[in-house]
Amino acid sequence: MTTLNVYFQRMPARLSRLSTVSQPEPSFPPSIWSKWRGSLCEALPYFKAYKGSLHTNGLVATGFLMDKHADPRDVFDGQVIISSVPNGTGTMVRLRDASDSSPNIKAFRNAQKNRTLLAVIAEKRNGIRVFRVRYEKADLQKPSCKLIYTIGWTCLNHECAYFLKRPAIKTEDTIKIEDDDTKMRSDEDVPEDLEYNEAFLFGLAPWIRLPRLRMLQPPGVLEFDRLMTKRRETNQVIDDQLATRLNRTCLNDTQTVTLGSYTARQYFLPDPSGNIIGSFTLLVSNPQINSQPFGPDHLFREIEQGYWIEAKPNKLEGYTRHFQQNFGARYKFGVAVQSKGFDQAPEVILRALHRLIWAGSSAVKKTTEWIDKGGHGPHSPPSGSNDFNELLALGYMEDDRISYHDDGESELGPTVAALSLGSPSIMKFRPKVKIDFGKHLPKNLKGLYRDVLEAPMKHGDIMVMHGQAIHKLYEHTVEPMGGRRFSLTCRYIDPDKMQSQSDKDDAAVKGAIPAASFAFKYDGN
Ligand SMILES: O=C(O)CCC(=O)C(=O)O
Ligand SMILES: [Fe+2]
Repeated sequence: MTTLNVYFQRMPARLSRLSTVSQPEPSFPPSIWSKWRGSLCEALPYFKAYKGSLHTNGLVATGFLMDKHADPRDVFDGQVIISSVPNGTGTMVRLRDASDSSPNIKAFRNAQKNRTLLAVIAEKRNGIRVFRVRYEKADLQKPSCKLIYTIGWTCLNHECAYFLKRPAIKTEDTIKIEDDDTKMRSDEDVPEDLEYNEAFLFGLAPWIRLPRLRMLQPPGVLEFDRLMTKRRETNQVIDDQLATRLNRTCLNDTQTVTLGSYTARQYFLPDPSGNIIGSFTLLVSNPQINSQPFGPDHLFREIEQGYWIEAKPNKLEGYTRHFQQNFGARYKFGVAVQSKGFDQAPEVILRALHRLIWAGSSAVKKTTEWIDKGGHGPHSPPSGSNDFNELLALGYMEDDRISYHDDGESELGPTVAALSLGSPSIMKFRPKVKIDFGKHLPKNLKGLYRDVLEAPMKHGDIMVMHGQAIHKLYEHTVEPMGGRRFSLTCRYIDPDKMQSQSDKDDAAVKGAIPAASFAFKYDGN
């Protein structure tokens, strides 16, 4: 079942714009199980069912979980899987007949009708065992069904005590996933002693996104992924779409500047009286920047191979889903995360950090100049330290996103800078519902303020938000437009505003930028 082909070998086709990124062989063998159901759900586009055992997409079943409540009559082997349509197995008690028109049954029927594939996941919790039985047409004329009781067989004579029951011997063979996928497929050669730990992916599913971002694809089922996950557009199409959406804003105050090799677009955000309270800067990258030594292509590849971003179980359900790793001072955003000191950060993180330090200070400088020049109406310039002592690495898989939120935690400095790698995405800003901008900003038909800004963020682009006040009045979202995306975000977390001395001490140690890393200093060129 486990093989070492990794998912990212297919990346050049998917992320055609990143085809300069060549994909090396994986350096260690991943395993095919996941410890938590949450991680599994995070990882599998066709099984994002956190609570139910059936995941559907547009009323078509795409993923099915056999959990610890497998029924004694369920069948689970390399060729055949039989179980009840959820819910209805295990401790659940059926109160009424299943209805032909229930959504779950429809979803299975639709999958069958459309000939779409169904991923089956088996879960072990507290000793669930999967047994295998084989059904064979019985000769009902013969009173005895003894012959059918050989290993792995069962009786179909409904008068027999063993009718549809597990055979008497070897009935509770547990399933062990061997490295040899073929074993699972041969009807006659179902391995003895199959045993699995926690949750594992069975049968049709070709790959699993592991908590450590490693992908698997047993041989011969590559098509599965293509069939399973509806790919949207190629990146080329996405880029064209983005081009037409570029600069969609109703903000009056904007400027285009050159920052190093980047062209940067700056947007100045007003408060309800028209005072400029901060800026959003998008540093637009280009193929030259992206393909430079240690540039975004390199960083993407390094992170893609990295095994240091952990999948977190679904703590922020409904708000965001992603893989993450915090470096430097600890950033507490909704969930308590652990942070690794910059002294333990891999080179790729330190390189990104120095690129973001440059981008942040350059964008802030231009903002300050613009504000100082005056003539743009009243303004209240942001204040506070523009240093960074934290970097949050996020990995978004296909369809993952981060919904509207603000970065307004009280201990944050005024500047947030993020490097986008991989799939394009769109970042949007909108006024918070409770803020009254009067007639300063346009509303939609429902009477709600519209997004004031839609900024396409492509591979290599860097965005800089400057000014704490913008997080009081506005919120932002980042929507994916295709494949996998990493975002590396730097912030300053002010130790003076931290609650405890131990937090302060921790931040001082972990947030210190190692002197040796200044070898990776970036100057925009
Ligand atoms: O994914 C991104 O680029 C930004 C994520 C974000 O808004 C955040 O981490 O607060
Ligand atoms: Fe944010």
